[in-house]
Amino acid sequence: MMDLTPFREKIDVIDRQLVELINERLALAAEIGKAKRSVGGKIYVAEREAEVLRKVTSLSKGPIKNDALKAIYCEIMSAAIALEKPLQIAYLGPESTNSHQAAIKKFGSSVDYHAMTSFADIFTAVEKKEVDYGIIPIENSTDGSVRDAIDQFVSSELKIVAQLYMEISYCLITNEPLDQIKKVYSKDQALAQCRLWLQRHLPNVELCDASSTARAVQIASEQPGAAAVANELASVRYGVPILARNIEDKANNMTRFFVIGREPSGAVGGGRDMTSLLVLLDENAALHSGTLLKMVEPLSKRGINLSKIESRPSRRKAWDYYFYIDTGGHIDDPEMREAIAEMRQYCTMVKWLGSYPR
Ligand SMILES: O=C(O)C(=O)C[C@]1(C(=O)O)C=C[C@@H](O)C=C1
Repeated sequence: MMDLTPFREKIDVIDRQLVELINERLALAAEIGKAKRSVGGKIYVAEREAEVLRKVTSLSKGPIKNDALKAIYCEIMSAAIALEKPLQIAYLGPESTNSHQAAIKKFGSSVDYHAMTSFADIFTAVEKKEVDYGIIPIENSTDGSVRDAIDQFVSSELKIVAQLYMEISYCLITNEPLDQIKKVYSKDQALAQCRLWLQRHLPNVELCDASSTARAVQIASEQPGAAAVANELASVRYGVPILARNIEDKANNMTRFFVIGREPSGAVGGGRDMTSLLVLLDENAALHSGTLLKMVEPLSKRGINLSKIESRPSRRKAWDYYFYIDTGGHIDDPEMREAIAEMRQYCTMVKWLGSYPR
């Protein structure tokens, strides 16, 4: 083999420079932190982080992949945040759930994480300032919306401040051989995303709801004949072996998560923002033809892109709905403000849930 020493010597020189530069960068962030603390400014600034990630990926000519570069920068910014203030993040626990993984992907390993038992508890913890931010799954590319999570916005004034997409891959985790499995536990969403695999390989087992994928692995570790559908992190965390990997029905099984907080995010600009709304029509309005069109026309006639619309029972009375809407743009854009003002003429309520980097 050729002599690797000259290459390694050069790498050592570069590493010394990298470490110096990272610490120099962190020292600047610490100064920013001091300035923010003196005026009570936001420590986590989603729009600035989006801008930093966009800049560094556009500067890079490879060979590093953009996702890898972004992951490195998330960790650097996580360390910067930790110098500014120890940030507290709530997620749907227990440890090792997909939400936990998503939280770590977004905020890195230098902040503090708190496992909560329900979406309502996450919202309450942020509202009561027990934590700074919460992270909640909002929709999955195979299974659709996480309705319990969307419903929380009806009675909350918290804002969506950021979003992230994470690929979700599931494993069958159990101490048993396949033919000894009687029950498979998981969160309903995870079972739904693996329905075909389960039907094919375990047609006669009982599918049982668990409060989270990680809780399902705990059950599988204790109960004879039980298996869990969960991620690899949970198998390692609870020491239960993986019997099969990648059992989700569709490859590229992505979940979209929201970061929720008390203060809204500023605009990134350049068409790189999104805005989410919750719209309640007049009672009975949904029964009149043209009402739905009127609701979205103020957006479409201003060229505001509508990427998602979902109806949910309003719980005011039977067959009455509210609509969850995702649009392009930021609340500070004049067209968005005008569109919302116009929508309010036709709708009982148009609630702004937040504007955040795309
Ligand atoms: O620019 C800021 O406001 C910072 O605090 C610095 C910094 C960074 O490291 O680049 C860190 C945390 C924020 O979420 C955004 C950016």
